[in-house]
Amino acid sequence: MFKKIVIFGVGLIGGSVALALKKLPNPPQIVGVGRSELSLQEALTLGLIDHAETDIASALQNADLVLIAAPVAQTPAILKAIRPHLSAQTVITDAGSTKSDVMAYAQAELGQQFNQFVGGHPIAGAEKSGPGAAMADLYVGKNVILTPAAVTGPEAVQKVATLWHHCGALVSNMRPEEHDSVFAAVSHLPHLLAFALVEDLAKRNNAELLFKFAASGFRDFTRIAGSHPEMWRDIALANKQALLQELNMYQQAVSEMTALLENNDDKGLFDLFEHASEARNAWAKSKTQ
Ligand SMILES: NC(=O)c1ccc[n+]([C@@H]2O[C@H](COP(=O)([O-])OP(=O)(O)OC[C@H]3O[C@@H](n4cnc5c(N)ncnc54)[C@H](O)[C@@H]3O)[C@@H](O)[C@H]2O)c1
Ligand SMILES: O=C(O)C(=O)C[C@]1(C(=O)O)C=C[C@@H](O)C=C1
Repeated sequence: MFKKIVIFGVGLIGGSVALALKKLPNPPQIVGVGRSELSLQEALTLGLIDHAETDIASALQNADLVLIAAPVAQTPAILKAIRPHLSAQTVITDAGSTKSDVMAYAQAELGQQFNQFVGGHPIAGAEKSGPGAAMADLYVGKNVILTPAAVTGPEAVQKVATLWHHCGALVSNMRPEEHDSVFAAVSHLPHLLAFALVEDLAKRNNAELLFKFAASGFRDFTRIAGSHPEMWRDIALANKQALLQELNMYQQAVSEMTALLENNDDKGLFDLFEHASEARNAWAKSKTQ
């Protein structure tokens, strides 16, 4: 189905798609387009892409599919650059962590060819970034959410679903607003909390002592605070409304816990910890089945 795929942004996410496709019996030609020449050269050296291209017209010639895997605020500029060279046969998709903004950018920038765009989001990743972080098996058994619009061509959706099936992923559809509200709660909020905690401790006078003795609990809670700042700035701003709601609810939860502690409410604390612990363990178990 794919002879040529163009990836804008060959970092962790785009590079991992490239590596997975390279394992196919008949892998497509993979062309990389980047913002940083250094990073694109690294992608070439690591064998993630077959060719690094700076000329968008050449990159897009005979392309079956374009994957945008750059920080989400880069999406409109990339779409604007693609549009004049886009044939009717080329499908465009993305891997951005937010979908309402990306779908709105695509509608605004692609005009008539918006029906060739399929929003996408692989629910897999890491706190590492760049081509060196790419992994061939990153998407195996992981969810990928597509957010087709009413006008999106069914064959475009099918092509993008096939791309992710080739990577070993499980594909489902969602509305962009529903997607953004779900991921504000289970992905974007946890990242902001981890950044906030690490920043709070790092700024203290005794930060060195605190970090010296911080152990696995701290490691597990804060792993994601090592994530890419540009990526998370863009996500936070793109999903601001849903994220502000989640932050409000979390502040309420922290206030409730504070009150239990201030009141030495041993039963209240136990019940809360027990309920949360059961929910967490049931979730973890469901993920291993
Ligand atoms: N990291 C994760 O866990 C994760 C998971 C799912 C989705 N995503 C989404 O995937 C996208 C990429 O994230 P990543 O983790 O691969 O980041 P990354 O930093 O590893 O890679 C992004 C790449 O995009 C390039 N880039 C930046 N601007 C560009 C532009 N205008 N044109 C072409 N290339 C450009 C960068 O040079 C870099 O090589 C983001 O939108 C992110 O929200 C990330
Ligand atoms: O594992 C990680 O480090 C991640 O942050 C991955 C994670 C997540 O929150 O689960 C982060 C952002 C994505 O859009 C999808 C997945």
